[in-house]
Amino acid sequence: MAADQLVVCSAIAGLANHLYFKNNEPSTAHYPLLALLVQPIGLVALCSTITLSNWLLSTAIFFGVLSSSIVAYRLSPWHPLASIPGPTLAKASKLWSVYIQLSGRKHRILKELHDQYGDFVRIGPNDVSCCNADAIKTVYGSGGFNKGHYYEPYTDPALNERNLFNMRDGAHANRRKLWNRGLSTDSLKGFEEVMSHRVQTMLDQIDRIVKSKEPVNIAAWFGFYAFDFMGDMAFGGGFDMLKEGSDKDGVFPMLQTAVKLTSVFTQIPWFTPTFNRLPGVQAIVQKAFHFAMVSGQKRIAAGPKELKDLWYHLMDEDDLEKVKPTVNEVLADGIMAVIAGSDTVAVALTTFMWCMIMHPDIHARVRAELDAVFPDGTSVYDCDKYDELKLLNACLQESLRLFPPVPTNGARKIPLGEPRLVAGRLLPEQTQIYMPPYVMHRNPKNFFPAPDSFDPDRWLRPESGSEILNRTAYLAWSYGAANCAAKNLANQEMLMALAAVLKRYDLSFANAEGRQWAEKSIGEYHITRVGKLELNAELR
Ligand code: HEM
Repeated sequence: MAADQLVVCSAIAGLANHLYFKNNEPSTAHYPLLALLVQPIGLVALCSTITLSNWLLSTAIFFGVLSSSIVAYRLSPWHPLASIPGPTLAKASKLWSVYIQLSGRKHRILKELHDQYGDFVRIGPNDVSCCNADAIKTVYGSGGFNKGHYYEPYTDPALNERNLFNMRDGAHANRRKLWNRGLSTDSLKGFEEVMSHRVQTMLDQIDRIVKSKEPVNIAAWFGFYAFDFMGDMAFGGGFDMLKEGSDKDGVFPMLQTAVKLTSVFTQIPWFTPTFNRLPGVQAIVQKAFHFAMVSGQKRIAAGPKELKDLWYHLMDEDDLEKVKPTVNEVLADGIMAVIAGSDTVAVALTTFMWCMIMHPDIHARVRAELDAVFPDGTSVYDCDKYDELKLLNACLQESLRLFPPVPTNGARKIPLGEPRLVAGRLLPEQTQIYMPPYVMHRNPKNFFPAPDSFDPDRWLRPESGSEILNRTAYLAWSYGAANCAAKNLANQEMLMALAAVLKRYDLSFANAEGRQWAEKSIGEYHITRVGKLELNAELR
């Protein structure tokens, strides 16, 4: 009798917990986990005698009913997203998205799902992916949706501060104003010299390798370049990977582990604060961000310099703001700048180079254009001339179309109590919606013909007949108020490095794997990461 009572009570408690958590999504896991773990033993104490077998019985029934009820509801016709097709496992549990995020293939998996199911795919119990370009303005435009809980784990764990990337509403607008000031056309002019200095160091190092007849791992050199330059921007200098020719402190693997872990937590954001409290985690986090703390302290000690770096503007060193940002806020933004601005640029440069070598005809045309715009005796570091490089610009745009460094973006969230019509579909409140650039860019409704092929001329020739070039669907830099804050800077940084490298060297794959590189070496953890790409380089 007591056992029957225990089974019934545990089952009712399981159902009650489902009802509670359905209406009260937790923001951390520690208290809810504790509450879940103590309930079975509490039930045993209430309904029966405390024995190991009773505790096991209560635990099994409680968690069995709780999880079956959650899964049954998510798969039922009463779920508000029931009409949106998608894989059953994705609808049933977030574990599916944790798995695809960990696989590094999320962008490719989403593409396959959209090919199978169409414009809208349910990719989580409350998550939808949409690849209909008509939705872009609704989702990202003015009056669009705020960033979803996807972005919560990006709160800096060492400083416990939000950065621009995961701020919302007024706080985002205020911080973005400082970023925009720091990345205005005037500010960019000031960065040209530092940028060209870094590119020249990269060329000197590649020259050295060319002399030794060794292959050049171009992915690594672009990584060092992007990282050193971001250090110049965010902290007024201090990183010297190009000069050292290595990542001797192992900063890249540390940052990449942090980025990969965070990308997994985007799928279970409520677990992040709990994870950060686990013994030893804080120490690892502090170690990972040590380089930024030290750089920030050095920058504070050095004070404002002649070059108005990003720190200068974010710290409001020219006293334009009524309320000055705190040092910790600026440190959090500085760390984010290094993460957001190094792998993205390095990956974009490497994929560009791969596209060039795969298309020798286009490569030859780009070099002819460079020789015309920069004849011998002129400097490729003259940024005023970059607009004249029509084909190089189109090639960059096209390689970013095929391989956007942020291939799926984060999710936006439909506001509480306000279901919204998105490209003709009514989506319920609190749905997280993704608009993955990788899928948008390869959708024949947006780019046609041959959306999967590298065809830079599609950006240059006049549109005709059945050709489609939907510029609104181009999301490499995202869209709206939270689009890439550094688009112009990144473009200039990439054009300078590309012009210099393409003008100086004859390049070819160093081994047979080169041709399969894009297929095999690109992984996505919110930001893309790439494996080594070895090239033979010879001075022209
Ligand atoms: C090829 C290079 C780059 C690409 C393709 C790129 C792309 C993007 C994209 C797609 C987003 C939106 C992501 C989302 O909403 O989830 C973004 C945001 C952002 N990017 Fe970039 N990015 C690049 C380089 C950089 C660089 C060099 C910086 C330098 C600091 C930077 C700083 C930022 C910041 C601060 C945001 C957040 C903006 C906001 O929320 O207001 N990015 N970027």
